Amino acid sequence: MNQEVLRIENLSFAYAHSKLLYDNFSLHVNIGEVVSILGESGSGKSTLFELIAGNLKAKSGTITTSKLSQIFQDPYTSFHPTYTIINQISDVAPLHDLHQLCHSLDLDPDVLAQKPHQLSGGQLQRCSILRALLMKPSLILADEPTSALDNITGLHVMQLLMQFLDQVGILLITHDKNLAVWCSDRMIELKA
Ligand SMILES: Nc1ncnc2c1ncn2[C@@H]1O[C@H](COP(=O)(O)OP(=O)(O)OP(=O)(O)O)[C@@H](O)[C@H]1O
Repeated sequence: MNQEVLRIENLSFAYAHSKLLYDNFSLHVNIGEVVSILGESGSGKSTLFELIAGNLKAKSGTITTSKLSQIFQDPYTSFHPTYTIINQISDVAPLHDLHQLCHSLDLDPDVLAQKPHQLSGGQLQRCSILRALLMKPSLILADEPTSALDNITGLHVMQLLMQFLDQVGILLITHDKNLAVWCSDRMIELKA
Protein backbone atom coordinates (compact mmCIF):
# COMPACT_ATOMS: atom_id res chain seq x y z
CA MET A 1 0.00 0.00 0.00
CA ASN A 2 1.21 3.55 -0.74
CA GLN A 3 2.30 5.41 2.37
CA GLU A 4 1.37 9.05 1.96
CA VAL A 5 3.76 11.55 3.56
CA LEU A 6 2.25 14.77 2.23
CA ARG A 7 -1.31 15.65 1.26
CA ILE A 8 -2.32 19.15 0.22
CA GLU A 9 -6.00 19.64 -0.48
CA ASN A 10 -7.65 22.69 -2.02
CA LEU A 11 -4.95 25.07 -0.83
CA SER A 12 -5.51 28.78 -1.34
CA PHE A 13 -2.96 31.37 -0.32
CA ALA A 14 -2.14 35.01 -0.98
CA TYR A 15 0.35 37.35 0.62
CA ALA A 16 -1.28 40.44 2.17
CA HIS A 17 -2.53 42.88 -0.47
CA SER A 18 -1.51 40.52 -3.30
CA LYS A 19 -3.41 38.30 -5.72
CA LEU A 20 -3.98 34.61 -4.99
CA LEU A 21 -0.77 32.67 -5.48
CA TYR A 22 -2.49 29.31 -4.87
CA ASP A 23 -6.11 28.80 -5.77
CA ASN A 24 -7.54 25.36 -4.93
CA PHE A 25 -4.18 23.61 -5.30
CA SER A 26 -3.85 19.92 -4.42
CA LEU A 27 -0.86 17.58 -4.31
CA HIS A 28 0.22 14.35 -2.66
CA VAL A 29 3.56 12.60 -2.16
CA ASN A 30 4.10 8.98 -1.13
CA ILE A 31 7.17 7.28 0.29
CA GLY A 32 9.31 6.21 -2.65
CA GLU A 33 8.28 9.13 -4.87
CA VAL A 34 10.09 12.21 -6.13
CA VAL A 35 7.63 14.95 -7.05
CA SER A 36 9.16 18.02 -8.71
CA ILE A 37 7.86 21.56 -8.58
CA LEU A 38 8.93 23.63 -11.56
CA GLY A 39 7.98 27.13 -12.56
CA GLU A 40 9.41 30.50 -13.42
CA SER A 41 10.75 32.89 -10.82
CA GLY A 42 7.95 34.29 -8.68
CA SER A 43 5.53 31.44 -9.40
CA GLY A 44 5.38 30.46 -5.72
CA LYS A 45 7.72 27.49 -5.33
CA SER A 46 9.44 28.68 -2.15
CA THR A 47 6.13 29.89 -0.76
CA LEU A 48 4.77 26.34 -1.09
CA PHE A 49 7.64 25.03 1.05
CA GLU A 50 7.01 27.75 3.63
CA LEU A 51 3.35 26.68 3.76
CA ILE A 52 4.25 22.98 4.12
CA ALA A 53 6.83 23.76 6.82
CA GLY A 54 4.17 25.71 8.71
CA ASN A 55 5.91 29.06 8.45
CA LEU A 56 2.98 30.55 6.51
CA LYS A 57 -0.72 29.98 7.07
CA ALA A 58 -3.06 28.94 4.24
CA LYS A 59 -6.11 31.08 3.53
CA SER A 60 -8.09 27.86 3.05
CA GLY A 61 -7.49 24.18 2.42
CA THR A 62 -5.47 21.63 4.37
CA ILE A 63 -1.86 20.48 4.47
CA THR A 64 -1.15 17.16 6.17
CA THR A 65 2.49 16.21 6.46
CA SER A 66 4.63 13.56 8.13
CA LYS A 67 7.88 14.43 9.84
CA LEU A 68 9.92 16.51 7.40
CA SER A 69 13.47 17.71 6.90
CA GLN A 70 14.62 20.42 4.52
CA ILE A 71 17.64 20.73 2.25
CA PHE A 72 18.42 24.18 0.92
CA GLN A 73 19.99 25.54 -2.23
CA ASP A 74 23.24 26.92 -0.88
CA PRO A 75 25.00 24.57 1.54
CA TYR A 76 27.30 27.39 2.73
CA THR A 77 24.36 29.34 4.14
CA SER A 78 22.75 26.17 5.56
CA PHE A 79 25.52 25.88 8.15
CA HIS A 80 26.87 28.43 10.61
CA PRO A 81 30.36 29.44 9.40
CA THR A 82 32.15 29.37 12.76
CA TYR A 83 31.25 25.93 14.15
CA THR A 84 32.29 22.47 12.98
CA ILE A 85 29.85 20.41 10.94
CA ILE A 86 29.60 17.72 13.61
CA ASN A 87 28.77 20.29 16.31
CA GLN A 88 25.97 21.68 14.21
CA ILE A 89 24.60 18.27 13.27
CA SER A 90 24.70 16.94 16.84
CA ASP A 91 22.75 20.01 18.00
CA VAL A 92 19.71 18.96 15.97
CA ALA A 93 19.83 15.20 15.40
CA PRO A 94 20.79 11.94 17.15
CA LEU A 95 23.98 10.44 15.75
CA HIS A 96 23.19 6.68 15.98
CA ASP A 97 23.35 6.05 12.22
CA LEU A 98 26.12 8.52 11.52
CA HIS A 99 28.80 6.16 10.22
CA GLN A 100 26.46 4.08 8.10
CA LEU A 101 24.93 7.22 6.55
CA CYS A 102 28.38 8.76 5.92
CA HIS A 103 29.27 5.59 4.05
CA SER A 104 26.06 5.72 1.97
CA LEU A 105 26.67 9.41 1.21
CA ASP A 106 30.27 8.82 0.18
CA LEU A 107 31.43 11.13 2.99
CA ASP A 108 34.61 10.60 4.98
CA PRO A 109 33.48 11.03 8.63
CA ASP A 110 36.69 13.00 9.26
CA VAL A 111 35.35 15.93 7.21
CA LEU A 112 32.66 16.42 9.86
CA ALA A 113 35.30 17.81 12.21
CA GLN A 114 35.89 20.66 9.74
CA LYS A 115 34.17 24.03 9.45
CA PRO A 116 31.93 24.69 6.43
CA HIS A 117 34.41 26.82 4.45
CA GLN A 118 36.97 24.00 4.60
CA LEU A 119 34.69 21.74 2.51
CA SER A 120 33.75 21.74 -1.19
CA GLY A 121 30.16 22.62 -2.14
CA GLY A 122 29.44 18.98 -3.00
CA GLN A 123 30.86 17.72 0.32
CA LEU A 124 28.90 20.32 2.24
CA GLN A 125 25.64 19.53 0.43
CA ARG A 126 26.17 15.85 1.33
CA CYS A 127 26.58 17.05 4.96
CA SER A 128 23.19 18.83 4.62
CA ILE A 129 21.65 15.59 3.39
CA LEU A 130 23.32 13.73 6.27
CA ARG A 131 21.84 16.20 8.76
CA ALA A 132 18.42 15.96 7.13
CA LEU A 133 18.43 12.13 7.17
CA LEU A 134 19.65 11.86 10.78
CA MET A 135 16.43 13.65 11.77
CA LYS A 136 14.57 10.55 10.51
CA PRO A 137 12.08 12.31 8.26
CA SER A 138 9.51 10.63 6.02
CA LEU A 139 9.33 13.70 3.77
CA ILE A 140 12.28 15.69 2.43
CA LEU A 141 11.70 19.18 1.05
CA ALA A 142 14.63 19.86 -1.25
CA ASP A 143 14.82 23.45 -2.53
CA GLU A 144 17.18 23.54 -5.54
CA PRO A 145 19.61 21.16 -3.78
CA THR A 146 21.89 20.84 -6.81
CA SER A 147 21.78 24.32 -8.31
CA ALA A 148 24.87 25.60 -6.48
CA LEU A 149 26.88 22.60 -7.75
CA ASP A 150 28.35 21.75 -11.14
CA ASN A 151 26.29 19.31 -13.24
CA ILE A 152 28.21 16.14 -12.42
CA THR A 153 28.43 16.86 -8.68
CA GLY A 154 24.74 17.84 -8.67
CA LEU A 155 23.69 14.61 -10.33
CA HIS A 156 25.82 12.61 -7.89
CA VAL A 157 24.24 14.41 -4.90
CA MET A 158 20.75 13.74 -6.28
CA GLN A 159 21.59 10.06 -6.85
CA LEU A 160 22.83 9.77 -3.26
CA LEU A 161 19.65 11.37 -1.95
CA MET A 162 17.48 9.04 -4.01
CA GLN A 163 19.02 5.95 -2.36
CA PHE A 164 16.81 6.72 0.63
CA LEU A 165 13.51 6.57 -1.26
CA ASP A 166 12.62 3.34 0.56
CA GLN A 167 12.26 5.53 3.69
CA VAL A 168 11.18 8.94 2.38
CA GLY A 169 9.21 10.85 -0.23
CA ILE A 170 10.96 13.84 -1.81
CA LEU A 171 9.37 17.11 -2.89
CA LEU A 172 11.93 18.84 -5.09
CA ILE A 173 12.01 22.44 -6.26
CA THR A 174 14.14 22.79 -9.36
CA HIS A 175 14.65 25.08 -12.32
CA ASP A 176 16.35 22.23 -14.12
CA LYS A 177 13.80 20.49 -16.34
CA ASN A 178 16.29 17.80 -17.40
CA LEU A 179 16.97 16.94 -13.76
CA ALA A 180 13.24 16.86 -13.04
CA VAL A 181 12.52 14.58 -15.99
CA TRP A 182 15.35 12.29 -14.96
CA CYS A 183 14.46 11.90 -11.28
CA SER A 184 10.73 12.57 -10.88
CA ASP A 185 7.69 10.36 -10.67
CA ARG A 186 5.54 13.44 -11.22
CA MET A 187 6.23 17.05 -12.19
CA ILE A 188 4.07 20.05 -11.37
CA GLU A 189 4.64 23.27 -13.27
CA LEU A 190 3.51 26.43 -11.48
CA LYS A 191 2.50 29.51 -13.46
CA ALA A 192 3.47 33.01 -12.28
N1 LIG B 1 7.03 37.74 2.29
C1 LIG B 1 6.42 38.09 1.16
N2 LIG B 1 5.50 39.09 1.14
C2 LIG B 1 4.86 39.44 0.00
N3 LIG B 1 5.07 38.84 -1.20
C3 LIG B 1 5.98 37.85 -1.24
C4 LIG B 1 6.70 37.42 -0.08
N4 LIG B 1 7.53 36.40 -0.42
C5 LIG B 1 7.34 36.21 -1.75
N5 LIG B 1 6.42 37.08 -2.23
C6 LIG B 1 5.94 37.14 -3.62
O1 LIG B 1 5.23 35.93 -3.89
C7 LIG B 1 5.52 35.47 -5.20
C8 LIG B 1 6.09 34.06 -5.14
O2 LIG B 1 7.37 34.10 -4.52
P1 LIG B 1 8.25 32.77 -4.32
O3 LIG B 1 9.52 33.19 -3.65
O4 LIG B 1 7.42 31.74 -3.66
O5 LIG B 1 8.51 32.34 -5.85
P2 LIG B 1 9.54 31.27 -6.42
O6 LIG B 1 8.82 30.52 -7.48
O7 LIG B 1 10.14 30.47 -5.31
O8 LIG B 1 10.65 32.20 -7.07
P3 LIG B 1 12.23 31.91 -7.34
O9 LIG B 1 12.28 30.85 -8.40
O10 LIG B 1 12.73 33.24 -7.82
O11 LIG B 1 12.85 31.50 -6.03
C9 LIG B 1 6.46 36.51 -5.82
O12 LIG B 1 5.67 37.41 -6.58
C10 LIG B 1 7.07 37.20 -4.62
O13 LIG B 1 7.42 38.53 -4.92
